[in-house]
Amino acid sequence: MTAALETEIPSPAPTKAPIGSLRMLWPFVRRHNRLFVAWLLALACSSTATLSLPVAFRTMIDQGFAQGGGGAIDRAFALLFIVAVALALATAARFFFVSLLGERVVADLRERLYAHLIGLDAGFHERNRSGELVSRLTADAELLRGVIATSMSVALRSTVTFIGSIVMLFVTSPHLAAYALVGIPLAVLPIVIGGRRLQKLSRASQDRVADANALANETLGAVRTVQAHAREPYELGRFDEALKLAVATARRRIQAQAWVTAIAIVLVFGAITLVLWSGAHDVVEGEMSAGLLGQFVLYALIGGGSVGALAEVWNELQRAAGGMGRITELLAENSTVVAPAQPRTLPQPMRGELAFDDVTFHYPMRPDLPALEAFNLHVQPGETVALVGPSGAGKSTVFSLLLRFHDPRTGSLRVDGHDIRALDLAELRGAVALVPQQATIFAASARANIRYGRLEASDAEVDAAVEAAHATDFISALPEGLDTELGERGARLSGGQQQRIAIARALLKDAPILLLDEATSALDAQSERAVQQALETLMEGRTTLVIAHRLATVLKADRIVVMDHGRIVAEGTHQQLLAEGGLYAELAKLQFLD
Ligand SMILES: Nc1ncnc2c1ncn2[C@@H]1O[C@H](COP(=O)(O)OP(=O)(O)OP(=O)(O)O)[C@@H](O)[C@H]1O
Repeated sequence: MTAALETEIPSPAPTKAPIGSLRMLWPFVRRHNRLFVAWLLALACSSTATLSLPVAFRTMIDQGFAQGGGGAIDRAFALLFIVAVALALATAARFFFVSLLGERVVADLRERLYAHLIGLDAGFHERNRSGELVSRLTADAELLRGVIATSMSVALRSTVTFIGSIVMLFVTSPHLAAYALVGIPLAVLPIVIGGRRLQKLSRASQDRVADANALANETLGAVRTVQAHAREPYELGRFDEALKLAVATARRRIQAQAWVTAIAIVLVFGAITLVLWSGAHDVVEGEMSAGLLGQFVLYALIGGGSVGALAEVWNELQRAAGGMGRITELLAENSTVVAPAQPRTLPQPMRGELAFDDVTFHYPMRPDLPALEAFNLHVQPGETVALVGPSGAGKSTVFSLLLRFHDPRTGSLRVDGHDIRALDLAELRGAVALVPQQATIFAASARANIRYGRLEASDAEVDAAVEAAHATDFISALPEGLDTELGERGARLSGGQQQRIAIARALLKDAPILLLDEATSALDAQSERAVQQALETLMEGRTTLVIAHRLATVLKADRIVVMDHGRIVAEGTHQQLLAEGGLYAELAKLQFLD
């Protein structure tokens, strides 16, 4: 059965010791040790109150009813009420402390996971869909919040009351307690066996939900492409399939959980009924008082209830352990791109010299195909080099390596004479400004988007960048100028306007090295001129590598480097390369000169 289950549901990288992975939560819990201790104290109080209730109950029956005195009744009921109030207060305190603890721990865990994910290298993010990562941050973290705030609390409380009630059962009636003890372990066995199966099912079920989420995330993120192809029914179909699979997988988990619970309850209450039946005979034969039997029944109910609660939360804990297992896996991912412990520092001011020495690089997902091969390029400070070549030639890869999103397999890259692997990552990336083909616009104001280039820039500096990026006209025409919210991914701006925001951002960053990926999409003549002028301002005095798609750009470049299949196939000026013929002449005819 288990073997069939394993082949049916492929589960990525198994987590060992299911419940054990929850131990990884401990360092996060320990950080809030005052809350933790407060919770334990409240737990001790509420458990004591719970376990005192049956005694108060017996006093009420045996002394209150049987002896019949008015004063005795008052005292017995007062005692019962006091115990109930103590239970209420302790329960409220316990709930408060443990819920707050859950919130704090999960916030810490999320922060830690987010910080880790955002720093992982490009290779990792190419392997993992962002929707799935978001699901780790939200669904799995949510699961853990439930565990701490509810399941763990219930588990500990039930364990304490279970042990307490067993002890009190023996104190109340040793021979009846002996009967009960046969039944209760019988109930625990199926829970443990069922739990193991449940853990696997739960993990598979969460994976399927993550799949569906990732799908929705991707298509909603590219909703225009979906609509432009009229692929709504197709996408809906795919999403439906993913949901159906998720529900089918969840159904198996729920079914297993239902069985485990049912079996546990039957066994526990079966045992209790049996014991009661025997106890009723004892009372009739005068071997124990009615109050004592009442006390015994209450302890048995509390004990049985605790086992039932444990059965339920045990399953919850297994579910959460699956979530924690996946979070732990993510936290264990190491970036392959790391800075040395003692990085070199770049000279200030920087000259902006770049060198690629015999660089060969394969993308991790494409180990067979070199994206760059024996790539040699030296760029002088202040020089503008245009990279041209057919699609897939490796132009963007040159940028990725320079920003150290990946490390080359062989060869090295140097900035101002320093191997970039010896530099601090933030310092290296701080020295490079990237203007991508498709600008990333965040759902924030125009000002915040531009200031992304340098967070501490003053308003005056932002204004100057806007001016230099030839963006003043369109920004002042926005309803609230620089403070206008741009909408997700800049939905409210045209392509040319988005580019000028990106240029203003790069201007503000004021880095000595500029990587420019020219937009291929055609802009209207006016927009094009504004963008071109903005770029010229930006390129002034900086070492620039530009992936060129426009004649104007290649004409202005100091040097043109022609790439094909990851190699440099020709170098020179526009005129020289045209005269040479070959790939450049062909590209120029198609791309620049039509
Ligand atoms: N993340 C990636 N994982 C695997 N292979 C990749 C990845 N990015 C690019 N490649 C491959 O590496 C090669 C070089 O790609 P690159 O993006 O550098 O080309 P390009 O010259 O910039 O092309 P384009 O002009 O179309 O943007 C291509 O064969 C491409 O398929």
